[in-house]
Amino acid sequence: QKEALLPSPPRLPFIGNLHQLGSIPHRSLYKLSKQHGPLMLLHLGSVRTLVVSCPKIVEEVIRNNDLVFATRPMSKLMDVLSYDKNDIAFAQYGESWRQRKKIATTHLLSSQKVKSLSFDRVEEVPLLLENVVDAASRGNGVICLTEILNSYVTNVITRMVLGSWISKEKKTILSKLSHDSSPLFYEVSFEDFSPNLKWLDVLSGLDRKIESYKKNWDALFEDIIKNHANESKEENGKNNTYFIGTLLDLQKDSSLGSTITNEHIRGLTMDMIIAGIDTTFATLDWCMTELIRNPEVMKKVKEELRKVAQGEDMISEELLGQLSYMKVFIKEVIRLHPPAPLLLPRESLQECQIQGYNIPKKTRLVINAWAFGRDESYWEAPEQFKPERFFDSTVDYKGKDFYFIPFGVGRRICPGMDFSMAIIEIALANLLHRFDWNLPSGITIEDMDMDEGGGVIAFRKQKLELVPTASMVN
Ligand code: HEM
Repeated sequence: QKEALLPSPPRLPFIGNLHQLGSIPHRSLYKLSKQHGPLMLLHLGSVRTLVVSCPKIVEEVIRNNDLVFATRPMSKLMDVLSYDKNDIAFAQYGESWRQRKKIATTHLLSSQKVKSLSFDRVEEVPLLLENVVDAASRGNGVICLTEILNSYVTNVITRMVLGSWISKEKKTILSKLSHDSSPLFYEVSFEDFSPNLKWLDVLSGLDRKIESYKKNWDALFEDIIKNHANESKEENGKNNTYFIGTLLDLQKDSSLGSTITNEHIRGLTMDMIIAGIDTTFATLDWCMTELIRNPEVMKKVKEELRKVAQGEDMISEELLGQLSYMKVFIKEVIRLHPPAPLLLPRESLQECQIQGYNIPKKTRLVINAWAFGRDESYWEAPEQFKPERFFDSTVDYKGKDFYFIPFGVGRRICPGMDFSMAIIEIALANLLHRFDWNLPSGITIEDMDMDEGGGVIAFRKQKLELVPTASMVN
């Protein structure tokens, strides 16, 4: 049995290697992999966890054992996040999951659907720009761009998922619930190690936290589904373009070949919010941060915009296709700052082999995609911010190039790529076209802290405060 020989850092009794995750797990695991190799076995409490830090091994796993690792681990927390296994992102693999993923990819997140929601994105952009101007006039010229980007992304995504009738208060709750889910993900549940230890979860307050999280979602959805039928009627006959409307229509469609329950609708819409808002917002925030840190890159993005806009005040969605430098810039941002640096965990459904080691059933798999973006065997000078590296290169994040997988890979790959890129590109193009951006006086690029906060989504820890000035558009 070669399995016993899998490289594994020394562990402590009971907690195993948990203490080695640190406050920023992808960075800690990266360091550990330098000592113990690209395939390590960790014990997170009693959970056997394989950590992969090298693209070649992921390629082997996906080519030979994608199906074996197609499920997500279940736990008390996953139960809540998956809406009792009724969603896509956190639910276990099986026929029902496959049908839901198919519904999402064909009816909610397809490129055709993304296009059909253009109006709703474009309407939010002037609001974003107004918010910038408003905040600058209130704050002596300095704005917290992070907060403005957060509310833009929350507005667009809740609008596309639930409809534009959703009130500001509800949007705020949705955004908060979405943020709360990220740190919840790394909470340690003792009951998952052993049912006898449930009392520790009560003591630590975890049970209360989970209960209140679940209650808040339940109450919100109850309200949203109840009011959807009444309030959304007032709209211009296009309710069914919003995800919840599409899903309610599909529920009545007998030709669909699968049943959509109310729980599925809740699970799916909750996913779009949890999986969509924070990832998209974190990416936009990193984009603006890297532009400030790299004035040469900022100059090139703006030059391209000026050429493409030809004196127009706003960049329309039709023009986005011509922004080839901006597109490679975004790729470079997510190479260095993948918003979900460890993707989402998978678990083996049966015994299999990786690199000649026997891997038992129910082993968790964690892929450190953050480490891949820094791998010198694949990227020249990986620490340098250089969008040009993607020129004349076919490397893309669609899951074919194993060393660049910010959206994951294989059966569990993210279905929301086009959806999020459309939101990011239109905002970025207009923010840069309309304003020049500088750090507040007295702050320099060296003062910018590039560390991530903890949690499953890697936000930049420090909020981005900037001074916008109107750009000479013509
Ligand atoms: C920059 C934006 C985004 C990034 C970087 C991102 C990244 C990811 C990653 C890494 C995974 C896990 C993949 C794996 O396990 O291999 C994932 C899954 C998922 N994402 Fe995204 N995502 C983004 C935006 C979105 C958006 C906007 C939506 C929907 C509105 C979405 C919906 C989902 C869903 C439903 C899953 C679960 C897929 C499954 O388990 O089969 N994502 N995403």
